[in-house]
Amino acid sequence: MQSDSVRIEVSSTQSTERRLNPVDFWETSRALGLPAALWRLPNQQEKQLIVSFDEILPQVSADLEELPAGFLVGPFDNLNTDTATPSRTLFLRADVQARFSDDNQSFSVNNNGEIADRFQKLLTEQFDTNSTTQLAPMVPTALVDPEAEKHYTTNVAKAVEAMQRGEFRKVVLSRTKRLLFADAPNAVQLFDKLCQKYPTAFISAVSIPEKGQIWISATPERLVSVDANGIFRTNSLAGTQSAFEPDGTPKRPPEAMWSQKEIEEQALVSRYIIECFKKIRLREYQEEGPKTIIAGNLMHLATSFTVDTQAVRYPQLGTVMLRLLHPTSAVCGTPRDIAFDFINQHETHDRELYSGFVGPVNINTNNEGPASDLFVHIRCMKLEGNVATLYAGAGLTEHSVPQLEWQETEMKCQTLLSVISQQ
Ligand SMILES: C=C(O[C@@H]1C=C(C(=O)O)C=C[C@H]1O)C(=O)O
Repeated sequence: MQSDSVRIEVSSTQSTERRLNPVDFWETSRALGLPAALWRLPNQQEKQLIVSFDEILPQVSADLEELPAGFLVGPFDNLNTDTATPSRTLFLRADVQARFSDDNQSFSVNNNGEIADRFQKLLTEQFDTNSTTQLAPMVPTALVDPEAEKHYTTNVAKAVEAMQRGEFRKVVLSRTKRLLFADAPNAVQLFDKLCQKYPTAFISAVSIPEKGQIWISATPERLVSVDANGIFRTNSLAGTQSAFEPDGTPKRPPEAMWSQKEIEEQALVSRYIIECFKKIRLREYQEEGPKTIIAGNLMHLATSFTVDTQAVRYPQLGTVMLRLLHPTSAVCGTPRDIAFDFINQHETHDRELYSGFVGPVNINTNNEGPASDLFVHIRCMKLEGNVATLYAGAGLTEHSVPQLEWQETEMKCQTLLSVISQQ
């Protein structure tokens, strides 16, 4: 596919100063009803974007070795236990690819034909007409559900009782928060603000026209990465506290205090990962942590796991681990299937893409070779026209206090809310 790729050249009749930016590509794809993904990897400055020419996205099995360059979006409810049933992971093929950094930009169309021509024509028009749009600040109103807190804390109490009876050890219960905007908010503007505010997070905006949805996230949690040198990485993340003292001063991560409940909760996620390695008899992994990490307004406990897939001669490790890991104990629970059933029975909202996974696959950055970076889709929201739905969950054990877990979900919502309401 790469061999057919054509560089996009846009010559403007209006402006010689302006350069193509993510908004031009985003708006062009939206005008044509084409799916698009915009993302920025943790600790990087470069923003990347792809547009798929599939108006209806294919559902693929998340096979990192087989897929061409693109972007994967997997729902939470995506248990791939039966190989006869197609997996429900959506795939955006990189028909148009663009990268933007301060000193460098590159764009290509990796496909030809009528859609490619229409895309280029509309992109040029967009470039000419929409040069300096200043966007008004977005101030939404909360669509308050007066029953939400009671419903959530009641379910937490039920989960605690079930865990005290020994039915399972951990479950992650989530809730939603809805906001109403006067106009559909600008996704790229929000994405840019999140990039600025959370340099260590994976930031993404994914437009799925067939669902009428845009999903935006700033997630701290890596699910599966395989870099150009074949280094596999995953992460166990759990335990949550504010990154600030009550007087507003930032806490220092090495001095963070964690309760027994939080240490145990995170250890369960690490154990879950190690059990997955055991299932495939892989012993040569490096484990580092747990350490306290900062994720925007919050702190978590994190352990990182790395494997050199070349040294262990396991090139398909990323795909195999993705299937085994998702959904991890950080978003579902332990034992997984019992926690999954508890979630389905007690949560009244459909999680859809929340607590699924998102990220680029087989993207060749700087000619280093293809790399894949999938993240757990948390700290996210769904935009449907003027309405935003935020999602947040908390990991529960038998020691959980319902009111504190509710407060934890409120803090998690703040990661996006603080940016949305920024003037
Ligand atoms: C489930 C979420 O976050 C996960 C749950 C955590 C916890 O229970 O402490 C911490 C980090 C994430 O692994 C979420 O943000 O919605």
